[in-house]
Amino acid sequence: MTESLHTESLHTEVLVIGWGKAGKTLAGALGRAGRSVTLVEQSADMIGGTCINIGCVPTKTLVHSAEVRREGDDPSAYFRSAVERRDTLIGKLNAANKAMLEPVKQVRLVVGSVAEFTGPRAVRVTGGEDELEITADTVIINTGALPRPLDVPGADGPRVHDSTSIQHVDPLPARLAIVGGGPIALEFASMFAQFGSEVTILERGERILRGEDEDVGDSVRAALEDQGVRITTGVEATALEDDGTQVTVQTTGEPVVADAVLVAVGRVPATEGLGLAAAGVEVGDGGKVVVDDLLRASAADVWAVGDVNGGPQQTYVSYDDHRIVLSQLTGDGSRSRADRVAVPTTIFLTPPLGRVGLSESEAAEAGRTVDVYAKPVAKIAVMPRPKTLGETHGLIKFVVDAETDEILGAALHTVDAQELINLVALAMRTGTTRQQLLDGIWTHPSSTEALNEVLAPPRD
Ligand SMILES: Cc1cc2nc3c(=O)[nH]c(=O)nc-3n(C[C@H](O)[C@H](O)[C@H](O)COP(=O)(O)OP(=O)(O)OC[C@H]3O[C@@H](n4cnc5c(N)ncnc54)[C@H](O)[C@@H]3O)c2cc1C
Ligand SMILES: NC(=O)c1ccc[n+]([C@@H]2O[C@H](COP(=O)([O-])OP(=O)(O)OC[C@H]3O[C@@H](n4cnc5c(N)ncnc54)[C@H](O)[C@@H]3O)[C@@H](O)[C@H]2O)c1
Repeated sequence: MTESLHTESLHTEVLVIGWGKAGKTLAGALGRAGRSVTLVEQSADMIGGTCINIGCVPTKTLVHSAEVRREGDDPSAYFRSAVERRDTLIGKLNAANKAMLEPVKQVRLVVGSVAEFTGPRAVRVTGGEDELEITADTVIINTGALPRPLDVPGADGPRVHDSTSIQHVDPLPARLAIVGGGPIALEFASMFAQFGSEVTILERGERILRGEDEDVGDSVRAALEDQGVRITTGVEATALEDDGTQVTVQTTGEPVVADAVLVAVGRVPATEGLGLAAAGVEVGDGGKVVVDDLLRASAADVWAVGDVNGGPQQTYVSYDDHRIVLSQLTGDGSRSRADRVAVPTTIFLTPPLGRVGLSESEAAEAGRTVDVYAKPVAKIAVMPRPKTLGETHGLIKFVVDAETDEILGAALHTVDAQELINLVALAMRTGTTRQQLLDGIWTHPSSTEALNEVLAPPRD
């Protein structure tokens, strides 16, 4: 049921703050198990959380639209129709998320409010004039993360966006400057370049994708540059000056003039204003709720799940967080984040970059003796799939334990990487060797076939 805030106080067995991936999954599971659950979400627009409303799903919908744009399509009109398509899908997913929990009678939904702790396991929820005091036996904090603001003059200007507002920028900016060079910056850069914007990335580090091997970063850089993206590294934005028609990004290097600016310099755990001190919950670096490997906060019977506990900031990590807490609340408590092995990631560029395990440089730093197997996608003869799609940028790279022949890590910058990386992660978890992947029988034409060639020992 959806609760309006007329009630003045209530007690619930489980209070979930934030409708994120872990929180909603826990609310449903615990409600179905017979616990009384109250789920508080501050905004009706965010029912279902970041991923479906403003994060993964809307951005990947836009990425797809950008990828299939035809040469002759008018960029502005096409972008508007892509945004409409995005909004239609997201509206449906938002409604579906609400509908998913509404039939669970044990779950009380409180929407349109902001929750703040008033004491241990006690919160005050305010929505307009109304107030609701909630006490709980168990509290699960799942408030997510928010864009890190850029601390320079002019950052609140009318042409300056974060990853949420840029999805509705109107009109399509002819020139887009992006401050940052992480996953969000690169995904929007690739997307907007394909929508027809002239994109400039301004990254303060010496390289984009700072954690990756140089050859992997270079592969991504080359693909972006072929899309027309200008990448400037080693520069910091110092001011954003709006003259009423355009914005100039002053930097420690050359200034960049643009019609819109996207700030993508990280996301910080959403704990400000939660009053966690009143709850005895310790907050650590960058505002994250400090948790142990069972995701327990410093106060008794309080857990923190998802981005708010410091991440990694991935929807599926938040989903796995829910399993860890559920196993303590309804099971044998045996799950722990310390047991996670080979958790893959994908940055949805064109083509995407899938990553798992150690990079070559991390393996070297760890003193591992490794063999490296790598090949540019365009040169992998047994894998025609990229050619059939007309997208042959990229590099496939594996780091292999020289003694055991086990896969220690992989970087797949290629079409279908978002799928193939999961197979590699499973191989790592199960101890499948390089030789076994090399000898595998894979469908044709598929991206998996690359394993038949890239993992072969070099010919003399
Ligand atoms: C642009 C973008 C693209 C992304 N792409 C991907 C991707 O492709 N793949 C991927 O795995 N991850 C991606 N991510 C990251 C992913 O979205 C997050 O890691 C994930 O959604 C985090 O979920 P969560 O469970 O921490 O909570 P969230 O889904 O963030 O939910 C938190 C909820 O709490 C609510 N809330 C906050 N404070 C309060 C309060 N005081 N009272 C009540 N409610 C409150 C918020 O409104 C929100 O609905 C992306 C993120 C962004 C921004
Ligand atoms: N596909 C995915 O899985 C996906 C997609 C998007 C976001 N995410 C998640 O969201 C999180 C946040 O992403 P993000 O890209 O915003 O953050 P990030 O922290 O990963 O990258 C931020 C980048 O901005 C640079 N930077 C910081 N301050 C700067 C400044 N003043 N000037 C210029 N550059 C500056 C940093 O050097 C860094 O390269 C990621 O960690 C990721 O987990 C995941």
